[in-house]
Amino acid sequence: MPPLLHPALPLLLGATLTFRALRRALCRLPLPAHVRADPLRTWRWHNLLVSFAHSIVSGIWALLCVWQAPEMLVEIETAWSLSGYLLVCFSAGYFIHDTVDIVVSRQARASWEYLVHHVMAMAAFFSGIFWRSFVGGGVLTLLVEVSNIFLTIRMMMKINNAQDLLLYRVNKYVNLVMYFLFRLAPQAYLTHFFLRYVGQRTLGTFLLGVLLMLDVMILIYFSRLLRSDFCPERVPRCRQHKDKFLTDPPLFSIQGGSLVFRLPPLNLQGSLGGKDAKPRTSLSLVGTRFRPWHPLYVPLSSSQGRRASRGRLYESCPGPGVEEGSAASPKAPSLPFPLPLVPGAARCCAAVTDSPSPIHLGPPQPRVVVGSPRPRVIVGTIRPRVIVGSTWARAPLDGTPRPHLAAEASPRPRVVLGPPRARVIVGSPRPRVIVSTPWPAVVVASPRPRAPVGSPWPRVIVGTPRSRVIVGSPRARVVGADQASAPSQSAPQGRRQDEHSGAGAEGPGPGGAAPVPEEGGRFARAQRLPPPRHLRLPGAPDRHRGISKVIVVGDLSVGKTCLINRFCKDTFDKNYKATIGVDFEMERFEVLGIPFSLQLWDTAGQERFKCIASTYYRGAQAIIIVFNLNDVASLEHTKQWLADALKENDPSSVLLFLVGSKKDLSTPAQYVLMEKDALKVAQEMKAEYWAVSSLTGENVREFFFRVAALTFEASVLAELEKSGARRIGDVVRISGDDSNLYLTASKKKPTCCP
Ligand SMILES: Nc1nc2c(ncn2[C@@H]2O[C@H](COP(=O)(O)OP(=O)(O)OP(=O)(O)O)[C@@H](O)[C@H]2O)c(=O)[nH]1
Repeated sequence: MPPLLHPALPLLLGATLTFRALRRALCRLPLPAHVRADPLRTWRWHNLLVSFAHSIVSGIWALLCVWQAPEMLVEIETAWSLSGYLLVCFSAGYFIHDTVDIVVSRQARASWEYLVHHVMAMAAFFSGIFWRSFVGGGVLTLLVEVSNIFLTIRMMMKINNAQDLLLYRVNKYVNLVMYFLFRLAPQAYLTHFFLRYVGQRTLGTFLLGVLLMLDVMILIYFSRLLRSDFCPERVPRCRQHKDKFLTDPPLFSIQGGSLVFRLPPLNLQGSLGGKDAKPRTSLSLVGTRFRPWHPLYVPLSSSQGRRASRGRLYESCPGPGVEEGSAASPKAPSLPFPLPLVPGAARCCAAVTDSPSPIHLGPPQPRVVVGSPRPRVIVGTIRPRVIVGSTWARAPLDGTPRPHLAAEASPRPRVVLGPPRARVIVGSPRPRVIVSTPWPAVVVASPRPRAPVGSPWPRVIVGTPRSRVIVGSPRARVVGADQASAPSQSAPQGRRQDEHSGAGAEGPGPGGAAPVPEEGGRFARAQRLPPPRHLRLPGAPDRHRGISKVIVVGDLSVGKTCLINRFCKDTFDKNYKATIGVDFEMERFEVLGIPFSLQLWDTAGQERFKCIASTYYRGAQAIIIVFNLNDVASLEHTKQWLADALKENDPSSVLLFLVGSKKDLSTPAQYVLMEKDALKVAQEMKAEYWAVSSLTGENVREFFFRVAALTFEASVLAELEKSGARRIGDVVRISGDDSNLYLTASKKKPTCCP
C-alpha cells in the first residue's frame, strides 16, 4: 500500500503532535539557574526533557513487548504484535518531532549528528511501519531507550553543571552498564542477524546499511562517553567543551536575528578576529598592575640608571620581594602568579607609606547631580524608533497646548545620514536628540521649535520599547544648570541622581577618552563641578582630568550589568534584561582628597549589538572582561573580547582585569577547577583575576576599589609624563594640599626613598 494512504499515518501524526504538546508543557516548568542564564542551554534542556520522557515510556514499553512476545528476539523480521507496532509508531513520531524541533530552532548545523541519527532511525522504523516487517527488530532497537534514560540524566546534569554531585557519579556507572546491556548488546545482535541473513530478507541490505552506520555512531559515542566520564584528561582540550552530542549546547544558534557562536577559541579568533586581531604578546607587562601592595605614589629615582617609567616603578620603591634601591632588581621581578589578590582597598592603601597622607579610598561619595534621576539613555539600538507623543502624552487637563515638535511639524524635518558617532544632547534649553547608529540617524525636535521647559508634555521616546530615552521631560529639568554646578548633598540618596545616566547623556562620545562637555547638555552641567584641582597640570584641559573610562565586556548574560549595579547602586536584579548597545554609570571616589571618577561602560554582550558597543571601546583606561564562572565557554570567549577591545586601545597603557562572575553558583569543587583555567587565561592576558558575586556582593566593592586605585595611579602618572613636570632624580609625592600637588626634590626634601 502506498505510504501516503497508509492507516499508520494518523498514528504517526498523533505521536508527533503529542510530543510537540509535551514540549510546550515542559517549557513551562521552572529552569535551573545555570540553564536559565543561557538561551542555548535552555533550548537543549527542553529538548532533553522531551527525550527523557520518550526514553522512559519507550524503554519500559519495549521491555514489556519483549516480555509479552519473546519470539521477537528470534523472529526479528516476522514477529509482530500490536503493542510492538504501536511502539514503533510512537517512537517514529518522537523522531519526527525532534527532527522538526532541531530544524525549526535552527540548531540543525550544531546538532547534525542528531539529525543523521534520526533520519537513519526513521528510515528503519518506516520500513517496519509501512511494510509491516521487522517490527520485532524495531522493538529490539528501542531497548536502547532504557540506556537512554541514564544517558539523558547524565547530559542534563552536565548542562546543569552538576558533575560534582554523588548522583552524577553513581549515574555514570549505571549508565555504563546500561549502555552495554541495552545499546551495544542489542545493536551487536541485530548487526549479526542482518549480516547472516542479508541476502534472504526483504529490505535486508538497506537495513544492514542503516545498522552499520548506527554501529559506527554508537561506537564513537561510546568512546566519547568513556573518555569524558572516566578519563577526562584524555579528552583533547579543543574537544572538552565541544562534546555536543553528549553534553554541550550546540556550537551556534540564531536567536532574535543574531548569530550566537559557541566556537572554540581558535575558530573564534579565525572567524571574528581575523588577521586584524592584535597579538596579545604586544601587551607589555606593567609591573605595578600586579603589585598586591603597590604604592600609588613612589619616589622616582634615576639612581643606577633606572628609568622612571610606568613599567619600572617597582624598581625604586619598597615592596614585597623588591628591596629598596637594590641593585639586584634591575629588571622586573618575576611576578607571582596566581597573583595574590588585594583583599580590599584598605590593604592596597596601607602600602602607601611614602605618601605624606595615607591614600583614602573612601566609600563612594554623594555624586554629581546630573539631570533627573529617571531618564535613561541607551544609544544605538539597531533600529532607532522615535515615538513622538507616546501613550504617556495625554493632553493635560489644564489645556496646556501641545509642544511643537520638529519631527512632526517642521516643513523640512532633518535627517542626518549615519554620522559615525552617536551624539545625544539631553536636556539643553533646545532639546535636540540625534541618535545615530549604522543606520540613518533621526533628528527629533530641531533647535527651532522646542518643547517649553516644564511642560507636562513628554517628550520624545527614542529607542526600544523597553526604555530608554526621555528627553525634555519635566523631571529631566528639575535640576537646572546652576543647581548642577555643585553637587547636591541633599540629593536623594536612595536613588542616585547620576544613576543610569546613560550613554551619551553625560558621557563621552564613543571612544572618547574623557567626557567632552556638550553645549548646554546634562553632562556639560556635571562638568561645571569644581574639577579635580590636584590633577590640574599646565596645558591639560580640565575636562580630561579626574575621570577614567573603564569598559566592561564579556559574553551575554555573564553578569556585567549586575556587577556594575551591585557596586554603583547596591542592587541586584535576578531577571535578565539584555543590555542594548551600551550604558554607563559614573562612580566618584576620593583619593588623597582628590575627587576621582570612574566611568563604567556597560557594553552589550549580544552579538548583534557588538558593532555598536565596540565603538565605545576607544580611550579606555581599564578593560574589565567578565566571564561566568559556571560557563567555561564564556571564559574561552574572553580572549576574543580582549582582542576586540585592544583593537581600539593601546595595549601598553590599558589595565586589564579578568573577572569571574556568579561565584555564588559554583560549588567549591567547581570553583577550584574553573579558577585554575581562569588564572591561566589571566596570565596569558596579563590581567588581574578576580572572582565575584553580584548576588552576594562578594568581592565586588574590593574589586572596584582596586580598579579605581590602579586607574587613578595610571592617570596621574600619565599626567606626569605628559606634563614633563618630573625630572629624573626628583621625588614626586602627592599631597592633599590643593596648591601643592607635585612636589619635587628640588623644592622639598624627600621623605622616602632616595
Ligand atoms: N546567581 C547569580 N546570578 C547572577 C549574578 N550576576 C548576574 N546574575 C544573573 O545573570 C543574568 C544576566 O545578568 P546581566 O548582568 O544582565 O548580564 P549581562 O552580562 O549584562 O548581559 P548582556 O546585557 O546581555 O550583555 C541575570 O539574570 C542575573 O540575575 C551573580 O553574581 N549570581
